[in-house]
Amino acid sequence: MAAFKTLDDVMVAGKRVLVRVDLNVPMDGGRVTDDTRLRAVAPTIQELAQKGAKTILLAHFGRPKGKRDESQSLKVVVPALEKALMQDVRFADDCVGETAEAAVAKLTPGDVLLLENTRFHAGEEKNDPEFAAALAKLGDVYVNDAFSAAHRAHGSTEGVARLLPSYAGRAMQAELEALQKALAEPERPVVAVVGGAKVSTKLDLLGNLVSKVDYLVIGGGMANTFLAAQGLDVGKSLCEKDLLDTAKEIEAKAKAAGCAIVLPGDARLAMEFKANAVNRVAPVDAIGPEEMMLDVGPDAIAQVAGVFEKAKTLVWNGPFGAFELEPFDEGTVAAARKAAELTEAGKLLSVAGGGDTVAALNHAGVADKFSYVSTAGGAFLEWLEGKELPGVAALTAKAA
Ligand SMILES: Nc1ncnc2c1ncn2[C@@H]1O[C@H](COP(=O)(O)OP(=O)(O)O)[C@@H](O)[C@H]1O
Ligand SMILES: O=C(OP(=O)(O)O)[C@H](O)COP(=O)(O)O
Repeated sequence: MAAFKTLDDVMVAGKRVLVRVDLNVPMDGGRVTDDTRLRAVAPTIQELAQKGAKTILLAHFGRPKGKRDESQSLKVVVPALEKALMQDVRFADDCVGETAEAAVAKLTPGDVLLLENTRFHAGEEKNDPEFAAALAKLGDVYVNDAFSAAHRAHGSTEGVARLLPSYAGRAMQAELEALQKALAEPERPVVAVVGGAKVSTKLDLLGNLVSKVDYLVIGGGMANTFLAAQGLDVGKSLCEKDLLDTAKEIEAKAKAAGCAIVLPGDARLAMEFKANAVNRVAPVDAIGPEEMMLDVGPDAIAQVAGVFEKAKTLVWNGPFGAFELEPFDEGTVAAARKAAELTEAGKLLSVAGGGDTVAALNHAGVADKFSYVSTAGGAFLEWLEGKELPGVAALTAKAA
């Protein structure tokens, strides 16, 4: 594994330590519905506080596209973070400039300060050197504990790491070690499940994934785009119409690589995106113009279970449906329980990851039955492809 420095290599007492964490947690009505990512970063923050650092947390939340958007403020996460850390967390409503600088100046050793959503500034996603310098000004040392955001070459994950002495946090260290241990030489057949809603940012990486796995099971919003690429009318389903050619290319690559793509043959349909919406099950070639596929259907669930039975290794990111809304959780819950059962029977090594995927496994009551659960979704898939993650590469470059 690439070498990087860790918290064992730095004296932090009295220093301003900028820590990149991933607080992009599932929320419902202003309430954190799954605190896995908060609990994951707690050991690093607690260690820094105990060692007398002034800890300054950097994080993104949602995708506000470089503009201030109060509906995507990190302030709502503070109570759940305080609970996970068992300590007070201060909040500054900007991550750079006078507001952030004044809040940092008030810190005393042991304090923890959370800065507002880094994505409120366009410089974050552009990895603008001026934005990275404005972040670097706030700290003496940088720690990256956000493996799940390490596939983004952003100001707070990559740019700032190049400007300050940089270290991996405990969660980052643990994720990389665990994934390496579980998946360095996966036993075949390997099945990858990719679902969820981040179709545009995850579709591209499927092209590389098909050469690494024997089955690619596609679910969730991702499946709709593939079905549309095959000429099916997907009604009002979540679908990236401008990515149909990309989906076709991935199917061709899969065929050439000998990877079987598994798409749902039936789906649970509704006209409203809400819990207990009136719904029906139908084949995927019989979707009405006003209907949305919100989950896979029973035939698809049985097919996925059959694929899991043939596999020795499972890697999974992205739910099969809108699992937050009953009864559209059925596909995800059934698949999760099947994978857990096979894992417990010693027949399958199962690794799953992603903010919502972990929430879905918790919802199904089986997160602790998987071989390994990562906080990361997209980053985990890119790691699996063998890609160098910019957030990790920046730490490694510093260590060299
Ligand atoms: N068919 C679907 N239509 C709309 N949304 C869906 C569908 N299937 C899954 N989703 C949504 O996908 C979201 C999770 O996707 P994503 O963010 O890609 O996963 P992760 O956070 O695990 O990486 C969930 O909020 C879920 O409601
Ligand atoms: O939730 C995240 O990723 P995931 O959905 O792949 O688990 C990370 O916080 C990255 O967010 P992004 O995909 O908006 O860059």
